[in-house]
Amino acid sequence: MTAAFRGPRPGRLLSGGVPLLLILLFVFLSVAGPSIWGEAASASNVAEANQSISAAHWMGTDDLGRDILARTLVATRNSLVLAVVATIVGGCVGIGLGLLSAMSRRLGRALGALINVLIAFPALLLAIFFAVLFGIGSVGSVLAVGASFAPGFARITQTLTASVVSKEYVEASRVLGRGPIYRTFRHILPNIAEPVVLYSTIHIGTAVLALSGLSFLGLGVQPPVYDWGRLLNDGLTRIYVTPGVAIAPSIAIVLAGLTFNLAGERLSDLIAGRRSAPSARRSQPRPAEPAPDPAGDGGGALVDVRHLRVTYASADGRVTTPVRDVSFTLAPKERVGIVGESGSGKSLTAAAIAQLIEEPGHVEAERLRFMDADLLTPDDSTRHVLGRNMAMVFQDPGEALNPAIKIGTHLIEPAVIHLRESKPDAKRKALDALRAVAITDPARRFEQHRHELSGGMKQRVGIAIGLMGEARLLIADEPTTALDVTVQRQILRLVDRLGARTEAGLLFISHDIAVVSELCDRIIVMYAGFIVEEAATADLLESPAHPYTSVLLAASPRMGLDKSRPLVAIDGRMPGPDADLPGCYFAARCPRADATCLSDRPPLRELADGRRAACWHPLTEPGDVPTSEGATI
Ligand SMILES: Nc1ncnc2c1ncn2[C@@H]1O[C@H](COP(=O)(O)OP(=O)(O)OP(=O)(O)O)[C@@H](O)[C@H]1O
Repeated sequence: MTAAFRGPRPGRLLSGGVPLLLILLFVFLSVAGPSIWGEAASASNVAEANQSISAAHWMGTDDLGRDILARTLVATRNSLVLAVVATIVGGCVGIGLGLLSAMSRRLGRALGALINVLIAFPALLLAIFFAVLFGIGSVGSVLAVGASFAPGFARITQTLTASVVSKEYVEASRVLGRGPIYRTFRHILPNIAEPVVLYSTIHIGTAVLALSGLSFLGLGVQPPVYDWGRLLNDGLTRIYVTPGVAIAPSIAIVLAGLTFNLAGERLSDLIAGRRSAPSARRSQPRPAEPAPDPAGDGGGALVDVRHLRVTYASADGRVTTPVRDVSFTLAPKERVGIVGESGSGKSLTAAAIAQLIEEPGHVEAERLRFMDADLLTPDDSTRHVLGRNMAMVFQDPGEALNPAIKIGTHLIEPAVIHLRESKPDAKRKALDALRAVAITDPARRFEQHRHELSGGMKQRVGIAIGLMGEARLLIADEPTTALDVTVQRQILRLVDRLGARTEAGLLFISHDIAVVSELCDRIIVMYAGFIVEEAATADLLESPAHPYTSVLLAASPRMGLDKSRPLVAIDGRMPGPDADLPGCYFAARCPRADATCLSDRPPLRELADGRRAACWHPLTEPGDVPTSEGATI
């Protein structure tokens, strides 16, 4: 078999190698051009004035006999330096505006409107307007082109920032007590840098064109200084006599514009190619012993939630209430699971405890406490308590890790910030934590970034981060949902094992009652923003009191279930967060419902065996459940 020789494909060469070579050439000309051709460019020789193209003067001479080619080469420095500075000016102003408009609710709308208006104007028109405003000359034209670029930079920054600020690692940083400036430089800028740099590269080419245009119109660089636009301006009147005076700077302008555009695109391709790498997900754990505190005063509870309500107001004034009434406590070291179908308010309940509900969300409660911190009147010390004592494992571990930050930095941050540990100590602890979550070669992983880890690995890292502080509570929100079954089991076992050796409580959220029952001492069942039942795990599994719990269990495949019976499908839909019903929200789907259920809301009340259920007709024994075939509870 013979190996065929494969040279570089023309398309690839044009998009990759050629722009790179041309950029190197432009850099060389900018640096060395004035030294090499400076004399020929400035030496007047009236005897050779206005010569056409010749062997001695490849592009002819101007009206003072100066060599046009030499002047074009020398003008490279002015043309490119001014273009780069104008791009930097536009970038700085635009990025600043974009960040402000994406991060500040107050300014956001006004700035957004201003950006929209400015972006509607052609950039060159804006540049001419600003050139008149800032004054004619190099400085004025650079500021003018920078100002005309700012709206574009602002728009791209605004869009990119909006997608980053909602990431879990940014939220986590906020909870850690980090201010907006830290979050901007630590989390936002590094993550929007790549597209912004690409955008800037392409804009250097556009800036060359815009600045040349201004100089050509007489608004830019003024004699004796010259750039390509100025040369074009000088030579245009003699273009038919000595065409080189216009051709040479025109070629330079077009070449520079094309070069930076192609270079930007090639850079973009390279980055896109690099991104097609591994990625993945998952979570975090720990816990230890139970001690429910049903409806008491919450004394000694790690988490104490009373009549929690989360609302969202939409722009048109409509208010939805995804969490309607939630009350529970979680004792130190206790493992509590929250289950319920999608949209029942599980995650928002946890988010309210973690102080992660952002405007337009609104949290109300009679009591909302974590340890000794009152979460209804949060201040810096509250944030410190949360940052030090609460760890969260998110649904998607990838989302919780900042792609621009090394795994090691994520790990040591809680220990350095909240426990005031030295970096070497924190690193030692981090390597131990990575070992504890069964990550091989922890020293290497410590130096890697999130895209270098698999999904299960990322979730293990998430768990390891939880081990780094002195967390008293771990909130795990659907930590295994996105993992394949094998990895799910590993992560759950890890949560269980680590829970056994730590002192923290666990709030484990899942739609899967089977998963929750494996880990938790107590289970809370949520429906349409309410807690409908709360009981010790064994009690709940053996004899659910609320018809919804019974249906949920019957709908969940798990060990010990009678395989001869079909899994139950729950007819109907859960009322949405905009529903406003007087009675039980499950009544429409409940075969036991009567007129009272439809008209009066059942309170969450204590039943004989210490459990709580919100039902007018709780089940006394685990009878039949409603099925689509018509069976009844
Ligand atoms: N930012 C928001 N703005 C408005 N409504 C929201 C917002 N976040 C969530 N909701 C509403 O709250 C409901 C409950 O959300 P939540 O995430 O707590 O549900 P969940 O029980 O955790 O469901 P899932 O298992 O699908 O995550 C959602 O169905 C949605 O209608």
